[in-house]
Amino acid sequence: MHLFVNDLTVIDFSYLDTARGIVGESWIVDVALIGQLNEQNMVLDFGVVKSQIKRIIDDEFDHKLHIPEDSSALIQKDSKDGQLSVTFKMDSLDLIHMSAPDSAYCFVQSENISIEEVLPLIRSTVMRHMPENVKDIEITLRAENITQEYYHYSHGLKKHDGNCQRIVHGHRSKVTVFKNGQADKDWQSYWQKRWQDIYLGSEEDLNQELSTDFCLQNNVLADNYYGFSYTANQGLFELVCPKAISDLIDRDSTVECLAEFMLEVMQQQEPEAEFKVLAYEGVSKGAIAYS
Ligand SMILES: Nc1nc2c(c(=O)[nH]1)N=C([C@H](O)[C@H](O)COP(=O)(O)OP(=O)(O)OP(=O)(O)O)CN2
Repeated sequence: MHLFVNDLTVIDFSYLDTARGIVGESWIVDVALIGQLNEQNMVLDFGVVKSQIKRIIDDEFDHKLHIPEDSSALIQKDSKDGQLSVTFKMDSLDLIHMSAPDSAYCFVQSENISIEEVLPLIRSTVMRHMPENVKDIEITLRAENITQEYYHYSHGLKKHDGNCQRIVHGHRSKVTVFKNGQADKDWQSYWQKRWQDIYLGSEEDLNQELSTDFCLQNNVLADNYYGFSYTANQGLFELVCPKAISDLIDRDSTVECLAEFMLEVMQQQEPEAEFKVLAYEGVSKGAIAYS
């Protein structure tokens, strides 16, 4: 017997890629359980599937930075007292450095991060928690089918009391702009290009000492890097990343703030026009700002 639950959850996360740098991604998760009926005449109560399996996936994979552990680009990994730091070298030779509590990472034994590489790890992690009558589990990961402009961004929300405080987690997000009541492809393309594989850092979190020290130690040009740091209730989060893959904004990066930021940028360029922007944060949720 197969039991299925589609759209069980969305994994919103980021991963390191030698060509793209820090990639924000959102994968929709469908599951199917294969097994015999239990004493309730169920393979597994839908309630348990939706809470327990979702929780396992959320705990182990969601809102984390996924790192391809077998990649030669991972040039440093050190752990001390629950704080882990990594340095990753991009094809461009630019470096990405993060230091954060252990829980902010997911290490995958592969040379790169893709659905094909992460899927077996999710499957085996969930399977370990299944009751005996569940003999197998099929998991499908899929990106949302988007037929318009979208971007991949990564960020951290230091004021969030949950996992969104992690300094590098991200989303693959649609963007819709209306100018004077009409969908405006030009502005949508502008945002798609500007925020393709971008780290959105807040000016308030800039830490120049962090980037200067890191750049000195690694013999790279400090002018080319931003350092961001903050302490939230899970601990200390630090990121040094190339300016070339970052966009600095003058506010937090909640989706409400991003929608307002986009509106202000467009309004400055075209003060006479009326704008409405629908900024998504991952799949099926977001914020709308309008003039
Ligand atoms: N009003 C807002 N709420 C939240 C924002 C935001 O910008 N505005 N942002 C976040 C986080 O960035 C987070 O990444 C969003 O995560 P989400 O997937 O919604 O959170 P959960 O994992 O808790 O939800 P699931 O249904 O389990 O996926 C949070 N809130």
